[in-house]
Amino acid sequence: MSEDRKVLIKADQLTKVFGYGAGKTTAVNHVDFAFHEGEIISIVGESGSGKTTLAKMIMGLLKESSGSIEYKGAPRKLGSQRQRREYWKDIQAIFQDPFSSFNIFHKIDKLLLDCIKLQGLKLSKEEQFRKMKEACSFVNLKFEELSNKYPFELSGGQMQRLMIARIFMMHPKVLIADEPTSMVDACSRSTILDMLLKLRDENNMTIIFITHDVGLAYYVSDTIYIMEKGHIVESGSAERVILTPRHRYTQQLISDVPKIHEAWELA
Ligand SMILES: Nc1ncnc2c1ncn2[C@@H]1O[C@H](COP(=O)(O)OP(=O)(O)OP(=O)(O)O)[C@@H](O)[C@H]1O
Repeated sequence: MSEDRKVLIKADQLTKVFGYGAGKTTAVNHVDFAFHEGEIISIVGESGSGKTTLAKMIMGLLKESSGSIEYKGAPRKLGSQRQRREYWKDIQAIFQDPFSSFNIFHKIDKLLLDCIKLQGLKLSKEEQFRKMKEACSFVNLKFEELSNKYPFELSGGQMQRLMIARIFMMHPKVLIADEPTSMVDACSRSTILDMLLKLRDENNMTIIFITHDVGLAYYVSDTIYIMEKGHIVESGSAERVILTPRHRYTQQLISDVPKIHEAWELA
């Protein structure tokens, strides 16, 4: 798919080293990638393989030790406050624990209103209300039932959906979703994945999905990158990587989910 789409974000030999001397960890080791507009990419690997570190470098929350990132065809610059603000308008993230992403002392309507403010939109009360309602219905939540509640009054699944509603309102160009389904049951998990697919289809969003679950990656992505000990050991279309894995580590990850082929044939 990716050949006819524009490359949006590209890494060249991206590396992150933590610590010094004997305590040194190379969390991300000379990684190359090219993510396209409207592409869903999964980065798959076991715990400690470097996925979150890579995601944080893409977000611009961690500085690379060496290597570089290009964004929209030019070297990414985050030196000034203005450059960071511009970049973070385009790139948003949702994390494993939705409760950690919200101010728990703010009611749900305030959390949604903040998205409108963040975009600098000057809307009438009616327009704000319509926008918040639309975002909630995108994720099958009823704004009227939630608006007056606090985050702790919602379930984990409702909170995950609310995070996606906020993304829907802010429509960034890139969304990084770090294990966004880890706190929910299987049914809510597929709903959330379907919402991510819908976000891509309706907004041409590039979605970078971080997971240790090859089954989820196969379900949701166009392209898969397999990460082992800081290295990308294999990448390609989801079909190619999962159905004909070439690298020993990919083969091992897939054999740890013995039913993957049967399950997807049934589906
Ligand atoms: N701030 C840090 N300081 C030192 N080492 C770190 C730091 N952050 C991560 N690491 C190390 O870098 C390696 C990669 O960690 P990272 O969190 O990126 O892996 P991961 O694949 O996201 O794991 P998980 O799936 O468990 O979240 C690990 O060995 C980790 O201990």
